[in-house]
Amino acid sequence: MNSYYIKKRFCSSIFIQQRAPILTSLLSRCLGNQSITMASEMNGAVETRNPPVTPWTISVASGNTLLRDPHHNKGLAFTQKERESHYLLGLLPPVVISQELQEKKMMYNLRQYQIPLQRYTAMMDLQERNQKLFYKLLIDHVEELLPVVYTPTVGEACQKYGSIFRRPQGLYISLNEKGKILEVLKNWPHKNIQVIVVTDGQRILGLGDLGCQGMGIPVGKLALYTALGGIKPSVCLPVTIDVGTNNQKLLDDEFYIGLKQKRATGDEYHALLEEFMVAVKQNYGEKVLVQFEDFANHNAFDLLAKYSKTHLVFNDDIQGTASVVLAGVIAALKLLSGSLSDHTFLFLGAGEAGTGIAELIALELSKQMQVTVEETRKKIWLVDSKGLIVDSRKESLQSFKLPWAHLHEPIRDLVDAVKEIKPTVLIGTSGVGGTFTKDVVEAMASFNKKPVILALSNPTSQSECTAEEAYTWSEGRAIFASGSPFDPYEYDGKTFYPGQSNNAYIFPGFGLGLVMSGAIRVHNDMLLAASEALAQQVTVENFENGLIYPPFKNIRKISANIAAKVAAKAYELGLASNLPRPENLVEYAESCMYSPVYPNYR
Ligand SMILES: NC(=O)C1=CN([C@@H]2O[C@H](COP(=O)(O)OP(=O)(O)OC[C@H]3O[C@@H](n4cnc5c(N)ncnc54)[C@H](OP(=O)(O)O)[C@@H]3O)[C@@H](O)[C@H]2O)C=CC1
Ligand SMILES: CC(=O)C(=O)O
Ligand SMILES: [Mg+2]
Repeated sequence: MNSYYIKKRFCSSIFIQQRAPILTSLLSRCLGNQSITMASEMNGAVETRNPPVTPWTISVASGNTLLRDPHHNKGLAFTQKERESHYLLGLLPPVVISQELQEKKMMYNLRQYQIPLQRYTAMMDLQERNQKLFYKLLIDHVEELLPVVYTPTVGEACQKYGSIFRRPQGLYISLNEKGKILEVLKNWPHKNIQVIVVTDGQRILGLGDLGCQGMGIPVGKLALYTALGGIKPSVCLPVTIDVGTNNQKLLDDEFYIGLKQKRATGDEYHALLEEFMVAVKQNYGEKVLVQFEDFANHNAFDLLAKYSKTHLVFNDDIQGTASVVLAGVIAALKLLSGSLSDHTFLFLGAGEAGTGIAELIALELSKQMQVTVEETRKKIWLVDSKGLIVDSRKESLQSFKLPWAHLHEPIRDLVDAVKEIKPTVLIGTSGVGGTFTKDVVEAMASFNKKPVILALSNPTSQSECTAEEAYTWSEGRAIFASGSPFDPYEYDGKTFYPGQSNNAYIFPGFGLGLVMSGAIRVHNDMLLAASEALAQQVTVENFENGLIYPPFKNIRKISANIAAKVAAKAYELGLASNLPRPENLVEYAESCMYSPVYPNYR
């Protein structure tokens, strides 16, 4: 490579982020293998084994490197001028096509796959190859592609992550990195991180402990942060903390990608998490948002309580889910008579999602009724794996269940609890499929004109009941929504449209609101504001179709509205640091959103 060539190439090409100085990189590139061969030859023998070589990094994307860089690659959409300026001539076939045609072709190809996991891997390959096209597809076809990159398919992807693993998509921090986490964070190519989604893989959807293979969840959630909430992909960081797994099947699997040991617990676990949280703040500052995702509940509640005092943290399973369900219930009031305080709630599942939702409903009720939360909790009942949570079980209950231990005789089965408590709203957060049986749904329909039935567990296999079951067993009277999507269902000549009650409605807009206002802490009032914003987006037409959530196809507008309400609350509470406050927060949110349209390269 002569100096004229190097100079010309640098002057006309696209600068990408770099760590190593340009000259070092170039020297490594120029000397690399060559110098090692010469050194070996000087010693009298040509090296026959593979000698060590220096991995070199480049500082400018052009030519083949540009085609391999997912952030800048446009594939066949590079114009002739760009091909000439950026050393692409001959590296692409002659045709130049638009991003729209690329999108059409990619959708056509995706639709040829009959197996959901094939669509998932095709989408992940696209994300690795051409990031802008990936997001353009996801934004323009959100209803079709959400089930591919998110629940339910992401669940299967995590189960098979070891087999389908191609290239790392996030940071893996295992017990091996103890004492070096700050160093590990510095290995990530992007420096200005604003949103981290982190899991330890112990409760992946309703599929249990998937260890290191839980990485599919932070990757999927952050893809939604960008597509649904407009957060720039380069400021998003997926992280998996690997402390081992108790899943014997994975430990025995030769393709498993994580540490092959039982989970670390207690001090060892908490020390690693503490090191991570300290390093995150040290490396990215006070305002980086850390979203905890799919931790087992015994850790999730502790981590949230501990780090909400010192960091900008948000637990999606506890708080995001609570906000989305409250929004659905508020919206459902338009289809039912009365106000929130006229309703009685029964949950199957008293973990993160169940108690998180229960607590936010109780908070909203207490604000509306101007009574204490202790008082409003009385309208909310929870059943766990041992039956109804009642005061006689107090001795053996985990602390997050204690506020729900009401005075009542023990009841073992859900159906008996339904008949006794007579809830108007039944919410499934058990992670166990098929638990809303025919008897349960019929009991709900026997004393409710329009029973609200929310089967929130993911993925589809774990849903407490299907849309078809909810509609047929309630004779078409249920107001139904589920965590994973179901197709519309025709019953008795009428088409029913099941809604999707999933925290994906909330966290992208919620996160955008925090980031754009420079919020330093999350506050419950922000969750209530997000619920209100989401409920307000349900249109008359949606209600006519029995929906209590707006369609996902409008999600960017919905997210902008949620972001605006959350940011407004942050300013009101004195928790926002980006001053002065923009006047029109919806417009400001929209202006902050990432666009997947290709830029023109000079
Ligand atoms: N739609 C959405 O947006 C969201 C959906 N979810 C889904 O909710 C489910 C639960 O998540 P999460 O709350 O975090 O999990 P947790 O493990 O924290 O809680 C599960 C709860 O279900 C109870 N349970 C388990 N089996 C049964 C059973 N057979 N009968 C009655 N109760 C049972 C458990 O009882 P015990 O305490 O006695 O063990 C526990 O209280 C998952 O499938 C998850 O995917 C979660 C977050 C968001
Ligand atoms: C949706 C989600 O966060 C969950 O099922 O865990
Ligand atoms: Mg989750």
